[in-house]
Amino acid sequence: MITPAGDAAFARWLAKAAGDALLALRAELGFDDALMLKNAGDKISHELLMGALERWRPGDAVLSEEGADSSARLGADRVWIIDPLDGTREFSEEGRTDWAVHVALWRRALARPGPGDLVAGAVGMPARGIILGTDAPPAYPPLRSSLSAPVLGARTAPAAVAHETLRIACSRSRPPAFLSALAEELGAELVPMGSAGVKVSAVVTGEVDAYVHAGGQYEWDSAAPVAVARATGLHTSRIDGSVLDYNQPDPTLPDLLVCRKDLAHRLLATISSL
Ligand SMILES: Nc1ncnc2c1ncn2[C@@H]1O[C@H](COP(=O)(O)O)[C@@H](OP(=O)(O)O)[C@H]1O
Ligand SMILES: [Mg+2]
Repeated sequence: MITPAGDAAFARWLAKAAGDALLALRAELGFDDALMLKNAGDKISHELLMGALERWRPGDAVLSEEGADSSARLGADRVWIIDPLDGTREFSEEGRTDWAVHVALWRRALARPGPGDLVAGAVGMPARGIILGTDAPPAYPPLRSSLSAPVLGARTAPAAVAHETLRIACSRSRPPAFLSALAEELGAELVPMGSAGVKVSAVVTGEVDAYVHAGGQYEWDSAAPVAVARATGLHTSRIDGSVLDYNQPDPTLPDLLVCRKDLAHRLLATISSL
């Protein structure tokens, strides 16, 4: 077996391999027993990714949703942050394609002591046949200028565009309590969908303008999607505007905002005003 040499291409390769295994599992088990399918999906994807990382990146640490956490990662220079199956619930529902495989790499800053950061990532959406990765960053989503904050002193009205209403992706099952108020304040439409990776990908492709989450999540839920969003040039932050930090002692990372850069100020200001 030949694997790509570079980390970003390797992340894509891992997401593809795990995604293929998950599709085969869905075909084999069917959807009659959702709990069994979810558990089996988490397990086979985690084991496949762990096996490949142990074999091809033996010196690296791993933080996985499905594995025991180890403090060794806090002293490591390279940590893979993986969510073997994000949107587990949707994976177990027949016909749904909003679930994903997340593979990200965090690396310590070369100049010690310095913070580390995400340096590679891939978000596979196997049921859609799509993998977004930092090895080939997607193009920046199309600007919808009438949605941007007005430019002071602008002489001309923004050009007319197809979609006038701001579209915000949110969790299907656990949307943050303040989202309805946010949508009302902005005159925005909420677009529920499964998986953090799928929601960030929807911002990347321009299907929605933003993804807002709060109330709970972990580093593995957002690491790979955020790596891809950053490589594309999008805004990524906590909902108070602060930086999303990864490979922290406590892997809880309960909220995030991913959106086009021209919308970030308006969204952050509105969230903080609620
Ligand atoms: N309030 C919360 N607390 C903990 N995790 C949450 C959460 N809301 C969403 N998540 C996690 O974020 C991921 C995306 O959620 P959603 O599809 O609802 O937007 C899911 O990951 P998993 O499917 O890997 O468990 C889900 O468990
Ligand atoms: Mg997840």
